[in-house]
Amino acid sequence: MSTAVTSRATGSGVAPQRLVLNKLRKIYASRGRESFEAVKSIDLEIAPGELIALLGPSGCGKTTTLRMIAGLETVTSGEILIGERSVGDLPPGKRNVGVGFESYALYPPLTVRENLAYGLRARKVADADARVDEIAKRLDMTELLDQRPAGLSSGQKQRVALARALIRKPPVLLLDEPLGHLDASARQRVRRELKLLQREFGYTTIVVTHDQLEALSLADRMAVMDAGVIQQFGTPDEVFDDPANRFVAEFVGEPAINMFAGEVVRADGGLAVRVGDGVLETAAVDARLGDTVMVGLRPQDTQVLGDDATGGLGGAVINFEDLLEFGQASVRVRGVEQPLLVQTPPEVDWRPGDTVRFGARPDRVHLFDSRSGERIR
Ligand SMILES: Nc1ncnc2c1ncn2[C@@H]1O[C@H](COP(=O)(O)OP(=O)(O)OP(=O)(O)O)[C@@H](O)[C@H]1O
Repeated sequence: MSTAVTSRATGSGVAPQRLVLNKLRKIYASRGRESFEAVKSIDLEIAPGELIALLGPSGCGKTTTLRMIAGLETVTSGEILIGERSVGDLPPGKRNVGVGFESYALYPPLTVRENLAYGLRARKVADADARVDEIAKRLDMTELLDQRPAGLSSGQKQRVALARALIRKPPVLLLDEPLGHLDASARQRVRRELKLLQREFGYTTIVVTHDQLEALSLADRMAVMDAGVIQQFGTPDEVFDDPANRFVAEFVGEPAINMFAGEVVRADGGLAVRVGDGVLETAAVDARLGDTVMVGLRPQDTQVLGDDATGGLGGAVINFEDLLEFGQASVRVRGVEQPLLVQTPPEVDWRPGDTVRFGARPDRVHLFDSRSGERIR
């Protein structure tokens, strides 16, 4: 897979640094309980100034990975490099990493302004006050500066935590669900500002999130994680259009990809899958004739076919929603247990009970091994 990501030079801040994880592993050994491998030897290379999203279901090891990079959790084995320097043996304060974690408490006796300025003053930064004012303005929180943490809502606390991470202009920035507590409109605004600040200052950034939209809108590349393993690392388009395995195909994408069984058969130009009495051509070449495979077809990739078409899948419409820019239909297809979701162009107006046909471009018909879930290319 080609992932050309160029490093970004910035005029106004830190020198961007690459961040490399080499076979990073974490086993939690709890007394009286079996040990648990939360992170299973992951490799990741993040370009200087790049923003990546670490995306995955709850418990997959995202937070553990961030905490190891920050030095808040011990590493069982493996290596963490910032620039050329291995930082695994350095205490958190010496790693030059900014963290915005929910659990990272603010100092209760200090005002928000004092909380933000604290680290800067300790490092004798001359323009600490000006920096506080600037970041507060950018994150739309000037009115919070004179308050104390106890009086803040969870969304406000989150903004302060984000500001505190950003204000130091660290070469590496780690953010764990940084926008989780914000309401919808604040979330959009802060997300936009976060991205602008990140571009401006060139922090090499990892944002942990379980929100796909957040990952898609923020990230240069996404690392999709499950069960302690990075399942795929690529641009949002690569991950969406070319999923490495069934987990990634099903985890990424809204609405979810259609997944159903089909039999590999020969088609005019190559291979196809037979599903009931329908046939979908595929660009995959490594499937064995006669095998049953799982077929992944995104609703967005379906193409409506005319009544006289021979290929494709046929079925009966169960439900149709007109969403203005496109329509969305649930279609009962012969040979498939669950209804399939089909996205239709705006001019299509289907009714429940209509008999319809649809297909897809062969390169959009993804095949997966029915046992391992690995992609068949
Ligand atoms: N201190 C610990 N001792 C034992 N197991 C732990 C410890 N911390 C985390 N785990 C386990 O390690 C796994 C990974 O946890 P982690 O918090 O890294 O996941 P996550 O992907 O960040 O999930 P979430 O989105 O819910 O925060 C989970 O199964 C969790 O129960």
